[in-house]
Amino acid sequence: MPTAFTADQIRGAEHALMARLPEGTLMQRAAAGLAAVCADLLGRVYGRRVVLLVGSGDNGGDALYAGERLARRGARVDAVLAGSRTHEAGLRALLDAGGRVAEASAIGRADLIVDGLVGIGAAGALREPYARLAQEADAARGVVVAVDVPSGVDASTGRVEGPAVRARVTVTMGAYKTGLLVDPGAAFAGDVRLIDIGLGEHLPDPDVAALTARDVRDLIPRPGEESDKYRRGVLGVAAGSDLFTGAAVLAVGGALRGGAGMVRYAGREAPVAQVRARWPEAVVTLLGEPSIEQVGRVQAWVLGPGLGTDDWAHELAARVLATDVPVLIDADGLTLVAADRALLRRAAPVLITPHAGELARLIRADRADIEAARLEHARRAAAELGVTVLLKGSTTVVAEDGRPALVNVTGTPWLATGGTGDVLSGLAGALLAQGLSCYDAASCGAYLHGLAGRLAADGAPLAAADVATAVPAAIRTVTSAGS
Ligand SMILES: NC(=O)C1=CN([C@@H]2O[C@H](COP(=O)(O)OP(=O)(O)OC[C@H]3O[C@@H](n4cnc5c(N)ncnc54)[C@H](O)[C@@H]3O)[C@@H](O)[C@H]2O)[C@@H](O)CC1
Ligand SMILES: [K+]
Repeated sequence: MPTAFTADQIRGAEHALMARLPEGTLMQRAAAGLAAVCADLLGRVYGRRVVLLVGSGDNGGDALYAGERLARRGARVDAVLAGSRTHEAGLRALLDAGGRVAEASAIGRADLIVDGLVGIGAAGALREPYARLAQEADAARGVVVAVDVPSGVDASTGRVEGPAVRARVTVTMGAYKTGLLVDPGAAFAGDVRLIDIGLGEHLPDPDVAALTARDVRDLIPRPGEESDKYRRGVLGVAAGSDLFTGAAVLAVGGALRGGAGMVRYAGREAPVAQVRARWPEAVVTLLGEPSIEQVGRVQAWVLGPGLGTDDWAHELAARVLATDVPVLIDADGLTLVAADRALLRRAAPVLITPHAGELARLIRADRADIEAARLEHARRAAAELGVTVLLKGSTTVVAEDGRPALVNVTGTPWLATGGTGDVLSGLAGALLAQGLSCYDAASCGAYLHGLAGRLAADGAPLAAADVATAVPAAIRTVTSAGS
């Protein structure tokens, strides 16, 4: 499982390792890896123009020593010194190899720009002249390679507070930093290459992790010889309303494709008619009163997609949440619990699947703040509400108190279209009904949903129903992943 660490965790591991090695060893390992990636991107090194953006710390040192290596191979290397100080030995090495100190105007002529402004030692938004240099690198034609993290991206969180370097490739040292996996930072990092500098055994438990196909393969339930439809897990779906019938159809579709042994759908007249017409497989109950007594036994519920937020919906939500089985709450269900948090007081597990706007209402935070710091807010919500949180968006994050946060890397921007969230709620709900914990159902659900989205889109727009249809192909892809 790919793992990532905060700046403090990396620093601690580096200190432990450095104590056992001659001074400068780690920086040379970092520079060698960085120079190799740069050479690779340049194709031919001799005669190419490389500009180093050099800050006052060791991030600049990495850039200078990599520049030295490229200069020795015949590149024309110019260093733009941005800080009040410069890594002295690194600068001397560059100058000895034929590199030069240059003005910022060199950036426009570069084939390759190395961002060594700041790394894990950065605090807050980039100060001048760093901010201006980041913008100039952005506007230039040369390929931008970030050292360790793109400057302007907070290594520990992915937060971006002002101008930041937009890298084609980020060469990161020793281990992934959390900010490289979580948006908005992840979007600035481009393709991330990891250079092994020997930190391995010194690293603590990770700050975040990302599931792989093999992790998902090992987690998803598979029917055995003894299975029947009841034992495979029965999911109840309380979704849809006279205004929003499609949400019910899509949530049931996600649930059926997600492997539930049976799906029991309960709702009002209009969505009931649609679900019956589209999914003869579902067992449908037409609700007059908002009650689930006649629905039958289920192992988990999905509550909320398209449900509405009127008194009827509130009463139905209260009935579902009064059961003793896990409940996944999405969409209108989240609006209902945001207005009446007492609904969340229950002993059985709760998984919520908000996007940033829904989470903002739930934890009384600002939507823009959540977008800028997805991980912190997902963690905060999990701790404050005592639930598992699957925060949807450009990077989907799963947070639960006491467990490492998980980020999902399978998504595609094509999934940003109406109804895909309803499919996800059905899919993750089906995994809950099959006995996965909220944490595993959320992370496997996000992984499979993202992969199904990719398979369905294949480089072109998709409709939410296509995502549900592609879920079995996504499951086949992960179950055939090698060991
Ligand atoms: N410590 C080690 O053993 C290793 C460190 N390495 C490199 O060293 C980096 C960390 O070096 P440092 O700890 O010196 O820190 P950085 O080089 O990341 O940055 C520290 C410097 O940036 C300035 N700064 C901080 N925030 C700023 C802002 N918002 N705007 C402008 N300037 C700002 C500080 O005043 C300080 O001078 C890593 O990211 C990595 O690139 C690698 O060489 C691998 C080995
Ligand atoms: K950097």
